[in-house]
Amino acid sequence: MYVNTKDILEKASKEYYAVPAFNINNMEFFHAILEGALEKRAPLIIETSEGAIKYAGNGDIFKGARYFVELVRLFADSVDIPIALHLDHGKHFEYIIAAIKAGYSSVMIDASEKPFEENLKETKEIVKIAHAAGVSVEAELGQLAGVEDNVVAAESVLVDPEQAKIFVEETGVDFLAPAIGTSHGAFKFKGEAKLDFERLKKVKELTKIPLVLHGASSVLPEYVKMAEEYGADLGGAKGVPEDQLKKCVELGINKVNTDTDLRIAFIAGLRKFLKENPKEFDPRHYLGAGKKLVKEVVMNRLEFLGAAGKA
Ligand SMILES: O=C(COP(=O)(O)O)N(O)CCCOP(=O)(O)O
Ligand SMILES: [Zn+2]
Repeated sequence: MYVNTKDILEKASKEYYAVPAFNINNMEFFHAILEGALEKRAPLIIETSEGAIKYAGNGDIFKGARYFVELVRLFADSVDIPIALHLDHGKHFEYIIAAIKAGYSSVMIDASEKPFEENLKETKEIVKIAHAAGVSVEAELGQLAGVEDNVVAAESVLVDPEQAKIFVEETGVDFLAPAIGTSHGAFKFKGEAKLDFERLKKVKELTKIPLVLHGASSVLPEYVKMAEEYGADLGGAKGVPEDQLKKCVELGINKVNTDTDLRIAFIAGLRKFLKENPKEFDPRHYLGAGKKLVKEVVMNRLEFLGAAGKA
């Protein structure tokens, strides 16, 4: 059933587990993720960035938002696991409003690159509009570094827990993404991975709301190796070690944004299939090979974060 993201996250926050939020840009990733969540009997958060909406709508924002709502609801309304659709990194007013109007369960207003007062003001405005439409809201404090299509930031700025308390109280935001040292994409750390657990612990204590970890992919070595075996160049790829991810969940992270791990799994499956099946040109077959590995990663992550069986 199609639900509000807040319902999924409040349960996770109470019981100290986390629900992965899987990014999609097309139908194949959605099907792979849905199959994995159904097999694991887990709640499901599907999210799309502004880049994904532009891609799906072929440049038309509202068509792109409607495409994802129709695709997700078509299946969500006929299965018995809770499924939410979330706008990831809403940086532009027109995408946020289009997502609310199209029927998204929740939206992220990402004004984290702006000064605190401006971020607070913009978030407060979006919360007012979104809540009036029954849509929950995520915001970000501090900044992640790293590069993904449209989500680029020069370097990370860690969250100030005292500011987080004021921010949550003043804006009424439903869930918060504190920057604690992760970054988007496959190349998260030059040296050792280090996340600021103390800071995370304080944010949870002071805000008491569900928290979100962006840039949370682990960049799983077995899939990186497979992709490289069949021609990918992913030298230096490094993600969030799974023991550190586990610690983040213990300290109160409840939504774990996962995009890069799915992308690497897909390209590994696709590259392997194309190499081994030179005569094949049916997209349902070669895209199906990518889908299969995405589903594998989805099921493992749902199990690992404690969301399996929580539907
Ligand atoms: O936090 C994450 C993903 O983190 P990951 O890279 O560690 O999977 N996200 O919000 C996904 C951002 C995707 O943006 P775009 O579609 O513009 O490339
Ligand atoms: Zn993110």
